[in-house]
Amino acid sequence: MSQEADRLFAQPLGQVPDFVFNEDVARVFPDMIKRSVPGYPTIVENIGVLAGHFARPDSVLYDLGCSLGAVTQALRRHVKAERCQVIAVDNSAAMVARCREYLQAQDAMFQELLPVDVVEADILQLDYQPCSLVAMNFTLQFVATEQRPELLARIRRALLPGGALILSEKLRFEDAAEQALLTDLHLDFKRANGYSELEIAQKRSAIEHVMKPDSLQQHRERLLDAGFSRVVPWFQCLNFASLIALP
Ligand SMILES: C[S@@+](CC[C@H](N)C(=O)[O-])C[C@H]1O[C@@H](n2cnc3c(N)ncnc32)[C@H](O)[C@@H]1O
Ligand SMILES: O=C(O)C(=O)C[C@]1(C(=O)O)C=C[C@@H](O)C=C1
Repeated sequence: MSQEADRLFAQPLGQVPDFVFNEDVARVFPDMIKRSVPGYPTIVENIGVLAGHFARPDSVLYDLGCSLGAVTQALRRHVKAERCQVIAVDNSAAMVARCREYLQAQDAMFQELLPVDVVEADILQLDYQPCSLVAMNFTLQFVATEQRPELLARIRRALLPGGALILSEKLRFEDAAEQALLTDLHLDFKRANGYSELEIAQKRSAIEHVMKPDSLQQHRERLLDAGFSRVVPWFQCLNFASLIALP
């Protein structure tokens, strides 16, 4: 599959439209997310490793907001529990179509991978099956804030004992100086990855109405309110973090 460079915000756009996960984004997504999210490759690979710990035999593993299925591929590489099935869900038709192609390519390269079902659906409308692992890798931040508690409560109710939710998000910081420093350092990360000032500014306008990061404290409180018993941060690089939430 072609690995196209992200040039989506390289030319002046005038009025920058809100960010959507459409065909243009899907085409450049592997390049975009690697150059935008510090630690992304490490997070994805290690979600597979963590899943190997939490996955229970005869259960479902969910990849919610799967995009092109990077996490699903890691789950399939690392989980050895018997008779598990991955359900990868995204509501972007463009992402789902390409995700299926990527997973077929993985099937052609490796034997005995976990079976996977790629579903085009809204994760807010899903009928959750009993599951031992739910991965939400940079997805919750795109769900409307007021819908986050109910979604997490539904996931919590579906999780089997011994399972886990792995939640990765861009963080906001309640301390203004910490927020300013980590925002600056994230911009440096983007510059170091070849993004111009124009690309950085236009991408920022595009995502500001559609992506609403919370603080670690907000995540922790909301997860505990949703019925999770413990929240364990396992990764942070600048303003991007990943948490393990235990049922
Ligand atoms: C930043 S991307 C996720 C990246 C992906 N998990 C990975 O690790 O490569 C966010 C994804 O969530 C999807 N998404 C956002 N809201 C959704 C919803 N309500 N239901 C299903 N998918 C959703 C978007 O279409 C997009 O593909
Ligand atoms: O915070 C930013 O500037 C980002 O580009 C982050 C982010 C994300 O966290 O999902 C936003 C949209 C794209 O999907 C890729 C990266």
